[in-house]
Formats: sequence, structure tokens, C-alpha cells
Amino acid sequence: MEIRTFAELLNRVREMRPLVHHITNTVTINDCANITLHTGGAPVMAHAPEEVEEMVGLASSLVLNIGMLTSSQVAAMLLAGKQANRRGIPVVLDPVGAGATHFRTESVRRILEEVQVTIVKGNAAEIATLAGERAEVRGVDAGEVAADPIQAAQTLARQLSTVVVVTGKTDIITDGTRTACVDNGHHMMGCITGTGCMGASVLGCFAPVADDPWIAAVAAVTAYTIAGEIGGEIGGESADGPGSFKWRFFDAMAGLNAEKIAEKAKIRQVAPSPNL
Ligand SMILES: Nc1ncnc2c1ncn2[C@@H]1O[C@H](COP(=O)(O)OP(=O)(O)O)[C@@H](O)[C@H]1O
Ligand SMILES: Cc1ncsc1CCOP(=O)(O)O
Ligand SMILES: [Mg+2]
Repeated sequence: MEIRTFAELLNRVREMRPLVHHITNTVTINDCANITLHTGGAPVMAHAPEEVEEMVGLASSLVLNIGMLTSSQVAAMLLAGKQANRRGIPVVLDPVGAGATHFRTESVRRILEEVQVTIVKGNAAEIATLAGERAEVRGVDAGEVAADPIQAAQTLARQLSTVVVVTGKTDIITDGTRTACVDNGHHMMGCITGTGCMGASVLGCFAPVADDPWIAAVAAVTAYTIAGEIGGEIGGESADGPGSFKWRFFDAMAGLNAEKIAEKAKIRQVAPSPNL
């Protein structure tokens, strides 16, 4: 696959300006709205069960993030997700903290049973939990995970017929058959809250502009992590600290273009695991 195919999808996002409907947590909600704008989409946050179906009616994609889940939000996510499926618009799910509590794990399983999700994106522990592997989830952070993340992601992708993204120093994107590893990013991305949630918003911007959700997901992850890389480096030096990194990261996302992505992308395609 040509790097330019992935790089140029950013232009399509900016031409289309997709409306990305989020049902998400209030820790990172403002950052998710901003990164959506900087990527080239238009954010809307709406979680009342009374209005979510109508809002999905206007949207180009739906992002479900369980970071501060309540029973009312689960109901809203099911209504919104089913409406998105009826309309044929992509659904991105961020299973924040799945594995940490029974409520989160069971709610994610219910959403995945009742809604056809297009892209599931989580850290290694969240994805391992959903793939049925043992993993330590420390609140919203990944703890120790015994399972191989590529294999866990491929298994889950096949089980759900979805694209799975595993985040970390290297990001993994698979549909169970094709698997890419993206080695872009910056360690400062792990030093501020919300880089996982914002990644789901960027996936929500890219998913409606490509017919193939795996291509959309590889393009989104590559663009996003390159913005992190540019934000984290000042003249070859690391950013001063998390505060300045955050605003440089936002500036880098807004200033990103296909040429910079093509120049910096570190995408490797890997063969399917033999024992799947
Ligand atoms: N050490 C790192 N080096 C490079 N990129 C990283 C690193 N840690 C996290 N990232 C990036 O930060 C984003 C969030 O990843 P992660 O920290 O795994 O998610 P979460 O916050 O949901 O646990 C991803 O896009 C990932 O590529
Ligand atoms: C700290 C926290 N608590 C509930 S949601 C949330 C934000 C998690 O954000 P991310 O997964 O992007 O680090
Ligand atoms: Mg997260």
C-alpha cells in the first residue's frame, strides 16, 4: 500500500468536514472537540437519550467513549449506535477502562453485541480484556498484559468483524487479515490525559472519508501520531513539559498536511499470526 494513499486521506477529511457525534467522558470532552476541529472535522457532543437518534441523523460518524459511563449513557449509546447502523455511518468505540470494573466490561460487551462497531480502539489491556485474555487495567491505564497484542487484536477483529486499533509506543491496526504497525508518536503523548480519547475522535474524522475502515484507521493513527511527534520535538529537542507539549500538539495537528505525513510516516505491514 502506497504511503500517499494514507497521507492524502487528510485532504478528504478537510474537504468533507465530517460532523462527528461524540458520547464521551467529561474529563477529556473539550480536548476531543478541539482535536476534531484541528483534524478538519466538526465536533458535536450530545448524550441525552432523548436526542441522540436525531443527532446521529445529522452526523457523518459516531464516537462512543465509556470513560465516565452511567446507565443513562449506556442507553444513549445503544440508541445512537443502532441509529448509526441503520444510517450506515461508521461507529468508533473507545472501551476506556474495560477490565477495570464489571460495569464497564459488561456494558462494552452489550454495546458490541447490539451495535455493529466499525473501529474498536483501546490500549493493550483494554483490547486484551475484550479478546478474553487476562490483563491488568489500572483505572484507565494499561497495566501488565501477558498476551501478544497483535494476536489479541487480530482475534478480536475476527470475532467482531471490525477493525481493532491497539495504542501504545507502537500502534497496531488490524481487520483480522491485514495488520499494520505504526511507529510514529512521542513519549509525551503518554504524559497527558486524553491522548487515547482524542485518537478516537481522529478515527471518527477519518472513518467517513474512506470506504475501507482499515485504510481509514491506518491513515488516522499515522496522522495523529505524527502530530504528536511534531508537537513533542522543538528543533530536535524534546518539548519542555506536558503543558507546552499539549498546545504544540494541537498546533501540529492543525498545521499537518499530506506532504508532512508522507515524509514522516513509519507504517509497517505485518503478516497474520500463524496460530489464529
Ligand atoms: N511511549 C509512547 N511513544 C509514542 N507514542 C505514544 C507513547 N505512549 C502513547 N503514545 C501514543 O499516545 C496515544 C494514546 O495511547 P495510550 O497511552 O496507549 O492510550 P490511553 O491513554 O487510552 O491508555 C496513541 O496514539 C499512542 O500512539
Ligand atoms: C482519567 C479518566 N478517567 C475517566 S475517563 C479519563 C480519561 C482517559 O483518557 P485517555 O484514555 O485518553 O488517557
Ligand atoms: Mg484510553
